[in-house]
Amino acid sequence: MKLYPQTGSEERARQLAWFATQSLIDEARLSPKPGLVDSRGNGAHHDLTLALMERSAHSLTPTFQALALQCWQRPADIALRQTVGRLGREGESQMMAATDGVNTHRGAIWALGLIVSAAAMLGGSGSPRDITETAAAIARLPDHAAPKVFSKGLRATRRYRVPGAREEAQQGFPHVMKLALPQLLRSRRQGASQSEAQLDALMAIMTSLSDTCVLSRAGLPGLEAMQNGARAVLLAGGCGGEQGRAALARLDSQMLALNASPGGAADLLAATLLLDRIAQPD
Ligand SMILES: CC(C)(COP(=O)(O)OP(=O)(O)OC[C@H]1O[C@@H](n2cnc3c(N)ncnc32)[C@H](O)[C@@H]1O)[C@@H](O)C(=O)NCCC(=O)NCCS
Ligand SMILES: Nc1ncnc2c1ncn2[C@@H]1O[C@H](COP(=O)(O)OP(=O)(O)OP(=O)(O)O)[C@@H](O)[C@H]1O
Repeated sequence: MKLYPQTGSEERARQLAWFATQSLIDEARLSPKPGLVDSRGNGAHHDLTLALMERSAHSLTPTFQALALQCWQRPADIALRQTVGRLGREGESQMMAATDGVNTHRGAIWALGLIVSAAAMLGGSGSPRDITETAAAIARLPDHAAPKVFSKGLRATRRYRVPGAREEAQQGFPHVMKLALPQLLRSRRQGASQSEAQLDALMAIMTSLSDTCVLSRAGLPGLEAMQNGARAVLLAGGCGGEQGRAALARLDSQMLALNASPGGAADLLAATLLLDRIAQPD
């Protein structure tokens, strides 16, 4: 069944897509992030640059818009799950074409794609809780058309018996809802600047995520260094203070020495920024 959104929904779909792209760009530019691409440089990555991340983010706007239009006021059912899966995979192809085959945003297409879809299902807005619960309902449905492909993430979740990107979404994005968003709001209330509050939110995610990017590149020692280092930054008062910034610099050096990059945490920060943006009044 094809649904034709009424006027107004098309405008909101365009806006949601723009919000998603902008959240990816904000995440990529935010600095200094440990191990990740930021406006200082490439972090632990040899094949990624900030310009590439930005090109990739822009290439995804049509995907986010198509997701919003197709999901507009529809319930979570198998038909919708298949549409979302197809559009997500088309988005991955567009990203690969824009980056000459470099994986810049695979995990982000998944997380932000589900959130844009869920916001559209709810008529274009909603509380972070309603949106993430709706996103989880789509993520839990089977996508029979999904090809069985090898992925580093899947291998890491099996080898270390930890949840990965799929499970994070199926559980309603607990690292966003229980850690990152509360930290973002708390740091803002305590007078941190916008980027300090966003860095604190990233740290909050990194204290507990089983990030399969880190596990694939640096194993359990890498994951432990990430979680302990992020905890140390927050315990030192967060990125708004001198001690917190010194702890952040130590964590950055450690991640670089281990060749570790918390790509999954970065995706979830972008998801946090998107939910924060959707929740703002127009
Ligand atoms: C579920 C996905 C992410 C694949 O996951 P998998 O772990 O098998 O693959 P892969 O290693 O390629 O990517 C995982 C990416 O997720 C991020 N990530 C890593 N760990 C985590 C974590 N614990 N939590 C959240 N994200 C994480 C990282 O960026 C990583 O690169 C996704 O690509 C997928 O299945 N897409 C199919 C299309 C679809 O259904 N789309 C619908 C929404 S648009
Ligand atoms: N600012 C960022 N810097 C680096 N990675 C990011 C950033 N933001 C998000 N990511 C995520 O991190 C992932 C990249 O991780 P990684 O490089 O480990 O993946 P890979 O290309 O599959 O593996 P490898 O580079 O080890 O061959 C991207 O899919 C993206 O979702």
